[in-house]
Amino acid sequence: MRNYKIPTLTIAGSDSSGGAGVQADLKTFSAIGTYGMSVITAITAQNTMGVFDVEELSRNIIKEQMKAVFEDIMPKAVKIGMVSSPEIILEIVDNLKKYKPETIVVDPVMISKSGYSLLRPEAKENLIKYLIPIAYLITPNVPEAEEITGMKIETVEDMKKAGKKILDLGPKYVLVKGGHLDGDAVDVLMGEDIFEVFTSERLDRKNTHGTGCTLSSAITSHIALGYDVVEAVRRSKEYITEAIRHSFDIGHGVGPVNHFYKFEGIE
Ligand SMILES: Nc1ncnc2c1ncn2[C@@H]1O[C@H](COP(=O)(O)OP(=O)(O)OP(=O)(O)O)[C@@H](O)[C@H]1O
Ligand SMILES: Cc1ncc(COP(=O)(O)O)c(N)n1
Repeated sequence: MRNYKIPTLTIAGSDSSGGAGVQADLKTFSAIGTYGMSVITAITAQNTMGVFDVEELSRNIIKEQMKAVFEDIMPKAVKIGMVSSPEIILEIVDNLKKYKPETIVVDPVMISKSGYSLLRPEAKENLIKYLIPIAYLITPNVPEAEEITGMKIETVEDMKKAGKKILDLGPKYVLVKGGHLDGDAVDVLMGEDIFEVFTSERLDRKNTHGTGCTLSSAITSHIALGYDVVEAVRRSKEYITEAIRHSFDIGHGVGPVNHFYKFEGIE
C-alpha cells in the first residue's frame, strides 16, 4: 500500500543522466509510493554511454545534509549507494550512529556498468570495517561480493558461500544478486533466521542502467511501508524484473529501466 507520507532517504551519488544513483532512487521511491529525500555524496558527469568525471562532496556538506534531514524528518528507512572515499564513509557512519535510523540498506556500489570505478580502492577497508556491520541489509552483486569476500563466484552455490562470509562481517541480512551470472537471474537472501532464493527469467534487454540502485531503493521503500525483509525483497524483485522488461532506448548507450510503465496512457 502506497503512503507518500512515509519518508525514505537515499545517501548516494548523482547521475546526471537520471538512470542510476540518487535520481534512480528517488524515481523508485515515488513509483513504489514513499516520500523521497536525498543526501548527495558525489556528483558524476554521466550518461548512458559512460561516466566522464566525478567530484566528491566535502565531509562538511555531507554532514550538514544529514543534519538538515535527520533533525527535521526522520526517515523510516535509509538506502546507501555510492560512497567513494574513506572519509565520506566515516562521516556517514558517524552520523548514522548519531541519528540511529531504524533500517539501513547498503548497496555497496563499486564499478558502474560502463566500467568506471565509483569506489576508491583505499575506501574498501572502511566500507567493510564500518559501514557493512551497521547495515540491516547489504545488496552486493557478484563482482562486489567477490571484492568483499576475496572469493571467486561462478555458481549459485558460490553465491551462498559468499553470503555466509558477508554475514560474518555483521549485517543482519545479505542479498547476493546474480545479475552478472548466466542463466536465470537468481538472487539469494540470507540471514540468521532466513534463507530464500528469488529466481526470475533472464530478460534479453540492453537497457539495464541502474538496476542495482533501483532494486535496493525498492527494498528500502517496501521495508519503510512495513513489509518484512522477505516480502520486501520478493516485491522488489518483481518490481525490477518488470522495470527491466519495460526498459527503453533513450540516449545512445545503455538506457534506463522503466519505473513508470504502469502509468502510460493514464491521464
Ligand atoms: N537481464 C536480466 N534479466 C532479469 N533480471 C535481471 C537481469 N539483469 C539483472 N537482473 C536482476 O536485477 C537486479 C539487479 O542485479 P544486478 O546484478 O544487475 O545488480 P547490479 O550489478 O548491482 O546493478 P548495477 O549494475 O546497476 O549496479 C537483480 O535482481 C538481478 O537478478
Ligand atoms: C551515481 C551512480 N551510482 C551508482 C551507479 C551504478 O549503476 P550502474 O552499475 O547501473 O551504472 C552509477 N552508475 N552512478
